[in-house]
Amino acid sequence: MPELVFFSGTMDCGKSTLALQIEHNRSTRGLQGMIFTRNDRAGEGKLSSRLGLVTDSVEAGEGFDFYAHLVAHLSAGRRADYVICDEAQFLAPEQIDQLARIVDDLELDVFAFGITTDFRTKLFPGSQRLVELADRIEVLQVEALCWCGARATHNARTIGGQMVVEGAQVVVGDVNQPESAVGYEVLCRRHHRRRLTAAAAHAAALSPDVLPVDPEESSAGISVPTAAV
Ligand SMILES: Nc1ncnc2c1ncn2[C@@H]1O[C@H](COP(=O)(O)OP(=O)(O)O)[C@@H](O)[C@H]1O
Ligand SMILES: Cc1cn([C@H]2C[C@H](O)[C@@H](COP(=O)(O)O)O2)c(=O)[nH]c1=O
Repeated sequence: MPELVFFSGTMDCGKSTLALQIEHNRSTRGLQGMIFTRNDRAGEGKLSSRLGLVTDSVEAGEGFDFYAHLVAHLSAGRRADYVICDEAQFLAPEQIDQLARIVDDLELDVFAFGITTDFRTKLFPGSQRLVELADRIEVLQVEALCWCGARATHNARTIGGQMVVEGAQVVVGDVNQPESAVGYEVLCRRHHRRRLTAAAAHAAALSPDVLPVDPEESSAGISVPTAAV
């Protein structure tokens, strides 16, 4: 049975890498995939991974109709055996419905990849609809880590190095970019709630009025005042 599968996780947990691996494994067996993305960091019409791999894709912008695109493609006598869609969090709910229709009516597997929640811990509308409709939700196995060593479950946005909790939901950007105006960092819930990024934790640890250190936190190699965590 064809399936709509939602591969979800934080930023930087290997979603795009997995999308490219699925594409590679299937195409080497002679299958033909249709690859979509929206707002990939590498630019329009690209699906890229931080491991350096990149492939061409169809840019699925606002108003793009996935189902109509597939029907037109197949009606023209061209082939599509499965569908991959990266950065699916950016899609509108009706576009996720179109992906589900591709599974049900065209009987193709659809593999969608995306982050579940935004920098405010709120669901992206596209991810919400995927949670509602997917046959399967897969959380990626290579866990991204918070600076404290715990599993990272949330995405933080920084502006000028400071964590923010207000602003536009969509701002394309990357992790590990301390110099850029807008950056992202993955954190555990505890440190997301306390707005404690790696830089803030280091600054607190170096502060002259440093408080006693929490032994649990310092086991991760970073000294953090107990009052701050
Ligand atoms: N230099 C590197 N060496 C090994 N692995 C790396 C390197 N850079 C990035 N990665 C891996 O790539 C992952 C990010 O992959 P990517 O597919 O771009 O993530 P996502 O699409 O989930 O944001 C990182 O979590 C890490 O495991
Ligand atoms: C948390 C969050 C992220 N984004 C953007 C930043 C990146 O361009 C993508 C995520 O890409 P990745 O391949 O999963 O790293 O989403 C955003 O626009 N708003 C947010 O709140």
